Amino acid sequence: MLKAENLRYVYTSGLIKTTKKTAVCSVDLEILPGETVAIVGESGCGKSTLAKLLVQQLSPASGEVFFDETKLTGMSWKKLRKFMGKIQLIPQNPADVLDPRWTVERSVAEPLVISRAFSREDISAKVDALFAEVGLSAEHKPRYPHELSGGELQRVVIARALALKPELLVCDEATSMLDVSVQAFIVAVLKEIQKKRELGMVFITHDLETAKAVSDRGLVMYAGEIVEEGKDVFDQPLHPYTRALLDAVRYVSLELVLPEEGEAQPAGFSGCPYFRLCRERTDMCKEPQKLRDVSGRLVRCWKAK
Ligand SMILES: Nc1ncnc2c1ncn2[C@@H]1O[C@H](COP(=O)(O)OP(=O)(O)OP(=O)(O)O)[C@@H](O)[C@H]1O
Repeated sequence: MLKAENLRYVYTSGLIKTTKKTAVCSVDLEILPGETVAIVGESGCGKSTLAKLLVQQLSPASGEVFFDETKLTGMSWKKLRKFMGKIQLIPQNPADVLDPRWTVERSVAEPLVISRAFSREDISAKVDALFAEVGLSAEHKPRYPHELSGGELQRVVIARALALKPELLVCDEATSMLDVSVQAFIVAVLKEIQKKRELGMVFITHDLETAKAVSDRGLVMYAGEIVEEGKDVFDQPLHPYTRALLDAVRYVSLELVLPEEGEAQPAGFSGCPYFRLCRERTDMCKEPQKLRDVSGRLVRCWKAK
């Protein structure tokens, strides 16, 4: 359904003295219909940038994104709009999507109005059905965002995302601003909707337990690259970084081997990006590491077997 090939994205900041940050690098990814892929990795590893590349909010420096064989990268905005109903982003913060001056009913109706495909009566009936689908009642419709709880707001965002019958939801830390009990509820709502509508889902999260619970396949990112990808990633990690990430959750007292934000390899170093922190490194790790198939798992580490 959605396929990304060799994606790379570089942020440039500063006016006089510009700095460049490669946030995503060499990312290949395929999401099948109805499949949930969880993307995990520490803060700053490039998860949100990848999400924005998938939903075409950012254009890659190189690489391509396809939806059902149609290349989205480089497509004119006019043509792209037709596809963007099919791929919807659920962001961490509802404020990124909902206008504080609008009732939530208007926000949910907006994509249907913009599509110009429905009459006023149709839109009203569809909005009612969308509110019901995410477990909100008619009483919530005339309220403004500040009059709803965090969990209710995130359900409004989901209702809006479903308006144009998407085939893929990209959930970028969609529950991380909510308290734990509400998080579980929103994840359950998303999974139920996914099953009913047979949606593909990319689920980006810091929470490894949730990632394991919701996903068919896990994908671990480090320093902008995928370091490991496969079905049992969270049960039987093969990459030293995935093991460190899981250990950091299991043994809170363990001395962590996660890097400080912004910590970089020496200029010109093209080996494993995890080299400096890896407890298992050898001189071989100074060579560029390719994603290799290890018994059906893709791992960017020559030692994995
Ligand atoms: N607009 C920007 N300008 C410059 N650098 C940016 C910008 N947005 C993100 N970055 C940098 O790109 C890298 C990847 O950021 P990104 O937000 O994709 O990471 P993330 O894994 O989603 O982090 P988090 O889990 O904290 O949201 C980080 O080093 C970040 O500082």
